[in-house]
Amino acid sequence: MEKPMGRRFAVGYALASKKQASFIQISLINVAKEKSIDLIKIDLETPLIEQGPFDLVLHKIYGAEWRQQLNEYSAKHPKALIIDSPDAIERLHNRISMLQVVTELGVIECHDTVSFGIPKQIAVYDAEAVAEMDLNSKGLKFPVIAKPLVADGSAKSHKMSLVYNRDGLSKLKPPVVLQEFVNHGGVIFKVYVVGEYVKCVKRKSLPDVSEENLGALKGSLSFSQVSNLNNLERSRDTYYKMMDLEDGKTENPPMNFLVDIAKGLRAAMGLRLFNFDVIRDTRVGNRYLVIDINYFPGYAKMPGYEQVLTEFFWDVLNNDTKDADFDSCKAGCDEDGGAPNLPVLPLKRKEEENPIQV
Ligand SMILES: Nc1ncnc2c1ncn2[C@@H]1O[C@H](COP(=O)(O)OP(=O)(O)OP(=O)(O)O)[C@@H](O)[C@H]1O
Ligand SMILES: O=P(O)(O)O[C@H]1[C@H](OP(=O)(O)O)[C@@H](OP(=O)(O)O)[C@@H](O)[C@@H](O)[C@@H]1OP(=O)(O)O
Ligand SMILES: [Mg+2]
Ligand SMILES: [Mg+2]
Repeated sequence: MEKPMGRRFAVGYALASKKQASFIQISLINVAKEKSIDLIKIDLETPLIEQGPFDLVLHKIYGAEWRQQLNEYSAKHPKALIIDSPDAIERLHNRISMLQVVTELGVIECHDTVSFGIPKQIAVYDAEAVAEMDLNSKGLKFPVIAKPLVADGSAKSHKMSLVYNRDGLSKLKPPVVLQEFVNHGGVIFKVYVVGEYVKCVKRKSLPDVSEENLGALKGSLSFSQVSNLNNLERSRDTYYKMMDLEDGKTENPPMNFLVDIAKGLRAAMGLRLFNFDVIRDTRVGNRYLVIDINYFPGYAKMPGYEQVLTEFFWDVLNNDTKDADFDSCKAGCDEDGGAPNLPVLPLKRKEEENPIQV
C-alpha cells in the first residue's frame, strides 16, 4: 500500500455502539490516518444527508429508515461509496436466502478431493405445523438445530436449540429453520472476507451427538453464540486463549478451496465484508458445509485487522469503478494461498426463490 500524496479520504462509519466499541480501536484509527484515511463517526441522531461529505460510508445498521437515509445520501453524493449495498446485505437477514447462495455457486473446479454444500434445512412458519411435523417426510431426522428464520443481529436471532425428539419440536417458536445437525468433531472454521482478503480461524463448536445417546436426551438444548463470547469475556487476549483452537488435531480445510468459496460468495452476493462458518461433515470426511454467513463480523478478532481493513479502504477508495471488481482474490492466509480462477458469477442475483414453506 503506497502512501498517497496530499489527498485525504473521509470514511464515515455508522455502527451500533457494541460494534463501534469492538471495531473502532485507536490502533485502527491510527493505521488508517497514516494512510490519509480519516475514520469519522456518523451521528445516528442526525440525518446522514446533513453529515460528511464522506468518500465512503461503512455501515451495519438495520431497518428501512436507514436504507432511506443511504438512498438520499447517494442521490446527493453519487460518487460516495456505500459499503455494502443494503439490498445485498438484506439477503443475509433470512437464514434460507442466506444459504441459498451457496447452493447456487455450483462446482468449484480444481478441487476434486473436497466438496462443499449446506445442511438440509426447511423453514417452518406455524407453531402447530412444527409440533406435528414428520421430519422424515421432509428428508430430515433428529437431531436438528432450530434457528430463528430472521438473522437481524438481535439477541433473539442468535437463540438456537438443538432438538433431539418430538418433545423438543413442540417448544419451538416459529418462524424457525430446522436444519440437519451434522457431527463435525466440535470444531468450526470461521472464514473472514475483507474484499479480496480471506482469513480462516478455528473455533470451538457444539460437540458431536451419537445415535446411541439420542434416545436418552431430553427434548432440546438451548444455546446462543457458542463460537462467540459476551462482551465482558471478550478482552482481546483472553478471547484468543479461550476460543481459538490450537489443538493441532483438526486439520484446516485446504486454504485455496476456502478462498475459492469466498470469491464465489463475494461475487454472487455483491458483498465485500462478511464471514462464513464452515464445518467438516465427519460422516463423509472431505465434505464441508457452510452453515452461517454474517455481514460485517467481528474483524477486530483477527490479528492485524487494522492493516487488512486499512488496505481494503485504500483499495476501494482508489478504484474508479463503484462496484469494485469482484473478479480477483488474493489470500491473506497462513497457508497455500494461490487461488485458481473461478468463473465470475453475476453480481445481480436471481429473483429470490421463496423459502420452503411448511
Ligand atoms: N447444521 C449444524 N450442524 C452442527 N452444528 C451446527 C449447525 N448449525 C450450527 N451449528 C453450531 O451452532 C452454532 C450457531 O449456529 P449459527 O452459526 O448458525 O448461529 P449464529 O447465531 O448465526 O452464529 P454467529 O454468532 O456466527 O452469527 C455454530 O457456530 C455451530 O457451533
Ligand atoms: O460481536 P462481534 O463484533 O465479535 O461480531 C459478531 C457480530 O456481532 P456485532 O455485529 O453485533 O458485533 C454478529 O453480528 P449479528 O449477527 O449479531 O449482526 C455476527 O456477525 C457474529 O458472527 C460476529 O462474531 P464472529 O462471527 O466474528 O465471531
Ligand atoms: Mg455462526
Ligand atoms: Mg450468524
